[in-house]
Amino acid sequence: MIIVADGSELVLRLEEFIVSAANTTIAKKGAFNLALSGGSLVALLAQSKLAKCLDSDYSRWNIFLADERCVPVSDAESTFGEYCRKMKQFVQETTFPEPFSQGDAGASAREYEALLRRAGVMDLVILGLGPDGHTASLFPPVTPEMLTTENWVEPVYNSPKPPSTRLTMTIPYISQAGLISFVATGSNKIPALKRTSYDRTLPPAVLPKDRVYWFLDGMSASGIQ
Ligand SMILES: O=C1O[C@H](COP(=O)(O)O)[C@@H](O)[C@H](O)[C@H]1O
Repeated sequence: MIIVADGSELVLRLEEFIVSAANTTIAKKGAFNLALSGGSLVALLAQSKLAKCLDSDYSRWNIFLADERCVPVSDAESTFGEYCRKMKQFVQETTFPEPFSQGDAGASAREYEALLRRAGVMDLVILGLGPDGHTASLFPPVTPEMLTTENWVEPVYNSPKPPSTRLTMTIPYISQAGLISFVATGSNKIPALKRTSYDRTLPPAVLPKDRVYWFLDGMSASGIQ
């Protein structure tokens, strides 16, 4: 668990972690598969040197979204749209496909899964934590189907957090990743953060703990110290 004083230190530690994972993976296998989340993570990463594409060969980075909201890219709720708006150079220099363009979420999920099956497993997945304990677009409670699905991507039609229609990487697929990291900032995350250590109805609690790294700022960490 990496606990830092504030958001700017968190940005530095997170960028070091991501770039180091990327460079090690590229040296071993020539490419780096990274899944990113949306929400508050986009603004954090936009402050990092990733946004300026420093210190790595970004042409070898394949970026995927851990989840996406099914809205037009021009909508402020579109995660792909937010990365395009806030990290234009990063989106241009990496391979960063748009997971949802329009139409049916089920068909988009199958198309996105086909793309992921060509790419293989993720080397690193960066996840957020909602105040309700959700991560990606995996909302509590975890059901047996969420744990056993063979799909890598699924549509979500009834998200309790708007927008209601989404795509999400599944728990079994995220669990295959080489590394998984959670980023949680702010005191509104404290109750969910505490519950992830024991409450397996929360999706973060069922991911493989040996490969999970937490990045917390002073506010979110104050509830667990
Ligand atoms: O809706 C979403 O929420 C989570 C958490 O977002 P945050 O703003 O509370 O950090 C995010 O990880 C996910 O990608 C997003 O679609």
